Amino acid sequence: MRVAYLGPAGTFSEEAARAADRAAGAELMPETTIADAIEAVALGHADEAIVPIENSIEGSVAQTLDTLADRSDVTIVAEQVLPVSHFLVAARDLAEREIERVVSHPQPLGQCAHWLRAHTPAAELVAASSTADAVREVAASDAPWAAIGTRRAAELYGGTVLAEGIEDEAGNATRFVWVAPAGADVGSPAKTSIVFWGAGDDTPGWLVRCLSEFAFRGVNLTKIESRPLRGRLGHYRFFVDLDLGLDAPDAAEAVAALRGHCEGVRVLGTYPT
Ligand SMILES: O=C(O)C(=O)C[C@]1(C(=O)O)C=C[C@@H](O)C=C1
Repeated sequence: MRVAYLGPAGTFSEEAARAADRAAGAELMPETTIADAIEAVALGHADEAIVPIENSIEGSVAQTLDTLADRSDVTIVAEQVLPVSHFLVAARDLAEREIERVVSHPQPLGQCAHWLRAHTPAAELVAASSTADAVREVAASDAPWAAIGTRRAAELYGGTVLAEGIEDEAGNATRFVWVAPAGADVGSPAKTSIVFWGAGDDTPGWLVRCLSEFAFRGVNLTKIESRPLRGRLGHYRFFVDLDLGLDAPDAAEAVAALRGHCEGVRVLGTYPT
């Protein structure tokens, strides 16, 4: 099996893939962005991708939600939670106050925001395409820069660990999803992720009418999140997770009824937990 992930080697995404039985013996394929990892599956360059979807401190990973919502050629087939602990890494031993720039993926910059304000108040925060990309960049630089990333990235790229466990909350964890081509076999699903939007979304009670299709049938929602619809300011698409597979009649009927209120409903996946 070929598994695409946000690379280069040494990211949390790679750590999640390496920890998964699902990827045992798999060839891991680093990609430049989360969207590229998902697209690799759609194009048949990879069999599956593992991508971060939600963090306990920073919330949803917007690029994952938006890419999944836009594509009907892939589906979520599994989920996985990874405890996430961050390391501050530089090319050489620096005092925290000397650090002029901290580079990382936007998610870890947010997950460590309080720590950074307290320990590196003068540092400029710069976004990178991934944590490992940031560690690779600072490890190769003479400037007084540091990156937030994994211990493995520090080892791979020859960085020096300046601090560890710098996340703002002790139980920091990220939920990843495994993505496969649409129609892939999922076994016994226990959870369903959907996205819906529009028709009548500016009339009073539209969202309540949508959600009541689940409530009336006793279908529990474990998450709701809105993201911009993009083309129209002030209009949104809503991502919800149900704690039932779509093989459960109540869940299937609720989703079918939801279609009556919406311009679009897309099932992002129905999968085991
Ligand atoms: O940059 C990485 O190492 C990633 O795998 C991305 C990512 C994310 O986007 O949330 C994955 C897990 C952590 O929450 C931090 C970063």
